[in-house]
Amino acid sequence: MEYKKLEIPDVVLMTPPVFGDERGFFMETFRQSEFEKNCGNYQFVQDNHSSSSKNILRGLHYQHEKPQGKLVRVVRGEVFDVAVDMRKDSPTFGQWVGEYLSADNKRMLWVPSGFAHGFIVTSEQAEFVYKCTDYYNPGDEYSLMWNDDTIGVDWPAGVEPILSDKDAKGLTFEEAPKF
Ligand SMILES: Cc1cn([C@H]2C[C@H](O)[C@@H](COP(=O)(O)OP(=O)(O)O[C@H]3O[C@@H](C)C(=O)[C@@H](O)[C@H]3O)O2)c(=O)[nH]c1=O
Repeated sequence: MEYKKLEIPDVVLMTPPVFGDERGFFMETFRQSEFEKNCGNYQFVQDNHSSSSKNILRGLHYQHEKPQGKLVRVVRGEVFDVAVDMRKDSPTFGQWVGEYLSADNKRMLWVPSGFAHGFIVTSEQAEFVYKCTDYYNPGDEYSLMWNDDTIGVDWPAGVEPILSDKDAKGLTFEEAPKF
């Protein structure tokens, strides 16, 4: 697995070697010993899977009381995946990074706790799977507004995102609780 630190170095882009043969392909998607060396030692306690159609934007989400690190990837289609640093003491506080993740490129993104996370679907359909370092904690979820001016995420051009009611009422960066 190749591990590449992004401009926010705590966010790591992972590219697995893929072994193709006449049957299809094989790849490892998680190996604790390597992950630990490159990203840190965490215990994952919950796996999630969502499916969304084109232009659906889920985000930018985080839990505050029980923050979650997320190891995310796409098993069908393509998304543009975004992480926003919400950690007050971080040198990259208020900055964002984004990467295309797809079933074809098989890339994965490690988004540590203290980040707001979200994605927009750029293919007809996308299936998104991820491991989390803490459990879902209803009532502790926050949505940072996808198009907050202070953060200024450069989402793919010409797309009118489709949002949940909750995400349409997202908080501004100023309002959103920080870490
Ligand atoms: C996130 C989550 C939701 N749910 C339920 C609550 C609700 O009825 C339904 C849909 O929830 P949501 O609208 O919050 O789902 P979604 O918008 O997909 O939320 C996810 O978005 C991405 C971007 C993330 O980063 C995740 O951490 C998570 O916040 O699923 C769970 O039971 N467990 C969970 O872990």
